[in-house]
Amino acid sequence: MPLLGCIADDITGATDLAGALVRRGVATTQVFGVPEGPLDPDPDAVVVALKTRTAPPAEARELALRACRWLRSQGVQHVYLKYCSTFDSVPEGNIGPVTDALSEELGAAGAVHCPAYPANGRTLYLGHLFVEGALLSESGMADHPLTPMRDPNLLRVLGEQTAAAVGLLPFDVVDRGPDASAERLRGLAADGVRHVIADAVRDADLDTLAAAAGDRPLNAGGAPFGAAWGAALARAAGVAGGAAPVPPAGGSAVLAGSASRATARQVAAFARRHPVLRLDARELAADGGTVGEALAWAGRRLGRGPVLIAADTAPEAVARAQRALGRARAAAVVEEAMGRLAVGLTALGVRRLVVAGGETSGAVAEALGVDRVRIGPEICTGVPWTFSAEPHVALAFKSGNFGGDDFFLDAFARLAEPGEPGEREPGERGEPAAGEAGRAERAGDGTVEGDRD
Ligand SMILES: Nc1ncnc2c1ncn2[C@@H]1O[C@H](COP(=O)(O)OP(=O)(O)OP(=O)(O)O)[C@@H](O)[C@H]1O
Ligand SMILES: O=C(O)[C@@H](O)C(=O)CO
Repeated sequence: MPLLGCIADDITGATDLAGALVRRGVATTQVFGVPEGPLDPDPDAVVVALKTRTAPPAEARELALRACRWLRSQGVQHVYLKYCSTFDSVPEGNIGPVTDALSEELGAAGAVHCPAYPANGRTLYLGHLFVEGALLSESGMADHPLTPMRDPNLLRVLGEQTAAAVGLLPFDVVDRGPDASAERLRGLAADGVRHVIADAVRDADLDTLAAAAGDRPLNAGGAPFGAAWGAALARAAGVAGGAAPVPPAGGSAVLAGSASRATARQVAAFARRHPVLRLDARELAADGGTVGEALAWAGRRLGRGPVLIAADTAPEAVARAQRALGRARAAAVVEEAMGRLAVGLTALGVRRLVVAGGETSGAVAEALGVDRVRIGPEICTGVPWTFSAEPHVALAFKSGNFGGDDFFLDAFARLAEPGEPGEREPGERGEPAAGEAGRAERAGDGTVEGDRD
């Protein structure tokens, strides 16, 4: 039976955690939504990918409880709630309400929370979350279209989402190791603290937390804490991970609905070598033909290499779309279009599809009807390729903020056989090849315009 059952609030977060577990030697299956039947074959960890990050709290709670009940029906005794390393929440939740509901369901006295992700620049010190050394509130997350994060103090953010007491496990205690941390956790519990925000600035701190809090039924946070917990449980049970799956052959494409700064840089880098098409949310809402035109555009180019279709996520474009359509409808229009594009692209022979953005990934997986994946090779920290058997397609679900500028090129190179298109020359970093740069039009500031002929 699985040693650890995980519930992730979005798909990129789920694959991030599943990849981290596999990297640490824990055989992991990821399922999309709550399955009807049992797991087959029995992995050491299972990650249920939900799409609840921005759902109304009652719905997020209900889905998380269903996932938890299914995990327990598979014999799971340790449950990890995976949310974003930037603690993405809507003002009324969902991290607090979901943790409270799971805690009650599992008979747990709350949870230890740690979203820190040192390898991706997210660190937590005295309860304050930093992204690449800047406070969360001064990172790109302050302008997120759905979950703007404007307060870096997680005790305060979580405190507003729950009636339960929230306390801190500070870095000086974590630094003293598992015994000192476990003792402080006992002290906080005796004082009535239910949710503990735990500081962590290095990978080793997550192992300390896993050792200190690993006997609890519920913990919560980012991928590294969950992976450290899974690894500790696997070590204690004396088990080791399984073999890697084989990728399918076919066309390559990227769908980007993420409005993050990292994705914008990645789109610009990709456009120096391959065609890029940008879609406007207002146009998608107004014109039923836009998706079909985009697929025709892709169909004409796919034989020559990968293509990319992105939502226009320049801050002015997002603001215009939100003014015209409202925040929720603007996002839904783009997500629906991305789902239809994914279905259309696979009909055109695409078998290697990179999706940028957690909400966007959820929409794509749902439209494709993907219900479970095996975890394949890692493209960068936090983003593995995943393989679906039905439909047979390789999918990389990239969290908005993850990956270097050449992420999309690296992704296809990671799967290419020697000599296959998409294979990167050693040392190649996405600079324009002679005569190629004209395929995508670029504005002077590095943003990309689509060539919609
Ligand atoms: N022009 C636009 N106007 C309004 N909303 C948009 C626009 N373009 C994209 N969106 C929406 O913004 C949201 C971006 O969220 P998504 O989770 O996909 O990316 P992200 O937040 O960058 O990534 P992650 O959640 O993995 O960190 C999506 O719901 C998408 O539909
Ligand atoms: O933790 C992260 O940053 C990611 O796994 C994520 O949740 C992306 O949506």
